[in-house]
Amino acid sequence: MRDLVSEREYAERCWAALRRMVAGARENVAIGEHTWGDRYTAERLGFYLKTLARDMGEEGDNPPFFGVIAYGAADSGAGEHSRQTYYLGRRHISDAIGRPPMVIDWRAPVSAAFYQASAVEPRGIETRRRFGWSGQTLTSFEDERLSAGEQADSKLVRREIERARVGPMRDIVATIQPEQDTLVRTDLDVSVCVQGAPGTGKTAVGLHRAAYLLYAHRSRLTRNGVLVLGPNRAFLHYISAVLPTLGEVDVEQTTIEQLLDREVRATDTHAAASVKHDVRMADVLRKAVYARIGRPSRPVVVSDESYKWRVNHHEFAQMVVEAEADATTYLTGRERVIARIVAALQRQAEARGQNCNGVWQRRMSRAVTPDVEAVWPQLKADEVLAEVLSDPSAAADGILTADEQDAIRWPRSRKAKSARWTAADAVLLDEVSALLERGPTYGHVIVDEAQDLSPMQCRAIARRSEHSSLTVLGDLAQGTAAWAATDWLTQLGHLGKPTAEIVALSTGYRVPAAVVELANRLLASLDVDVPPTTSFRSDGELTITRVDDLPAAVVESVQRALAQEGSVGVIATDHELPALTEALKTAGINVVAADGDGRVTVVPASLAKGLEYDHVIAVEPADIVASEPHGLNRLYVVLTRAVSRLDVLHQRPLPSELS
Ligand SMILES: Nc1ncnc2c1ncn2[C@@H]1O[C@H](COP(=O)(O)OP(=O)(O)OP(=O)(O)O)[C@@H](O)[C@H]1O
Repeated sequence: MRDLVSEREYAERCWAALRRMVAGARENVAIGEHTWGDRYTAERLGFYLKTLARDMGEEGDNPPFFGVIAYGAADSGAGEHSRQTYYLGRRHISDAIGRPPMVIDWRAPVSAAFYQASAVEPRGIETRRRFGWSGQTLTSFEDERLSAGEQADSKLVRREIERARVGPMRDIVATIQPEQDTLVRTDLDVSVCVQGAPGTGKTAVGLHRAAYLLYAHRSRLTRNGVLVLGPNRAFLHYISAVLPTLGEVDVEQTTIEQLLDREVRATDTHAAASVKHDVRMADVLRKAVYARIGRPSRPVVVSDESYKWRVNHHEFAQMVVEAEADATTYLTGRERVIARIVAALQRQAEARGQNCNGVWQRRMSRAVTPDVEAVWPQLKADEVLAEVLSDPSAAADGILTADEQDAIRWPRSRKAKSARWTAADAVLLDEVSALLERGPTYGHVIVDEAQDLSPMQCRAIARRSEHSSLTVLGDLAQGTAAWAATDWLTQLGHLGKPTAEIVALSTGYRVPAAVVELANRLLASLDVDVPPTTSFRSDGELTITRVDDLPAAVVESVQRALAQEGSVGVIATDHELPALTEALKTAGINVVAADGDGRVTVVPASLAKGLEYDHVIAVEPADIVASEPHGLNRLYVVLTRAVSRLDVLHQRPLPSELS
């Protein structure tokens, strides 16, 4: 293996090769469009080259490699890799076509050994080397002679995990842990559900899995797309840089609300929202849609020049009954009735020697449509829902109780055009739209904070991954929505993947041991069956202070935090936050909101999920608990946002569950 000086020289060579690759890709974009014969090929090639050049340009200044594995002799288990040495990095680097790569992509099959090999199971690897970088300078390396049974607790891995956090989330390719790697590399056809305690790397695993799947199944996934769903915009902002640094810029990252794409102009009462998000609404809506199909009372008669073709009303009724029984969606059923009537007319016309070409068939379709419309009318999703909410009884009797119907009933009947839809209505509209007509699906969907999805939201996701797989990430203990899941089997059923494998992660890489110990005290009161977190980290500080003046104490705490490295997050109830923000500003401290970039962030407890700060100041736990039905879960989320230090400031007594 090389010494440090030679490793640095190698790094320089890799950088130079990478620069040549980027320049080459850009040049190819410039010439590619002109050198290919037909326009289609030029367009496809141009698109491919542009994507490549753009992806490579996104690389930034990351080190070209983070590790190297050196294989031993073939009989040591190295097999075809015998005596080979592979450098691993964020992307494949080669200096000339046809030559072995200088750096192998971390997602390549051979790279799995870097993450998975151990002294107990060296997989043919003689030496695993990890590199330490400071910016672009290679500063050190660490070797483990795995085949000789040597494996140490890596200082470089520890340093990376314990580093102070500033700015958005970063990739973890250099330090992915074996249990995380197994999840990242799970095959595309397999759906998995990761129950992970706070900071166990669920989000990191999900994002790296997206990058891995795009590498391993590029053409299939480029066609259908990969979707990452997160809980809110602040969270999406926080994770937004990870996939681009891994060279993946085309993954759609959004929230379920944005995905449903409806303008929300009203708010539901708690009671109404609970009913609207209940899975029984799927039955109510199905009934409302299919109740629109009537029974024919007249035959279909079509004049065609000197002839009249007819389908008698019994045949017509039979066609409707059969189409209704087999219909995958309401509108395909309607199309099928039209097609069957036209086929029956065609048989009659052909018996008379008529030529029934495409033009004739289209003319007949148009002619029979009014008869079909009278029995099986065209529907629009918003019209169906407006009718249900104006008067739920017709569709909901026998499914919802009278009180539940009252909870969702509009105070007065309205037409769709004048409706002011709520967030829950957006989910119902999506359900109705899907009953009418199938929408597009994705090649793979990754759902973060999945414990908070309502059954109806789960169904919206299930529809978009009907023919593909899901990665479901969440923590039942962090469930704060009114409908938060309390077991994964039921939630996976709603998501359409009841047999997905459930894997637990319990080693936390964010929260230090002292803070984990505090947060774990709440677990017993959260009424969910999850294993407690153990922290990978031995460092960290926790202070719990009773104060008289909360804003003043917060200012003082932030000032102390600013004397150290890393980001600072002040987390309080939505209600308390404005006064605290004002106090911080008056003290001359620059603060930003949860989706901004700055050193001190003020975060409403309701938006803290998924985020992390080096130093967290959690304000008045008793208020956080009291401010919502799942207040204890919310407090659990708030306490577990701290990477290095947590200050708990309180004026009122601490919640008893915490002491
Ligand atoms: N293998 C790893 N190497 C380095 N850092 C890691 C590793 N795994 C996780 N981390 C870091 O730990 C922190 C927590 O990870 P992440 O946010 O993915 O956890 P999570 O399980 O989604 O947490 P939560 O449920 O609290 O949102 C992040 O800063 C992440 O980069």
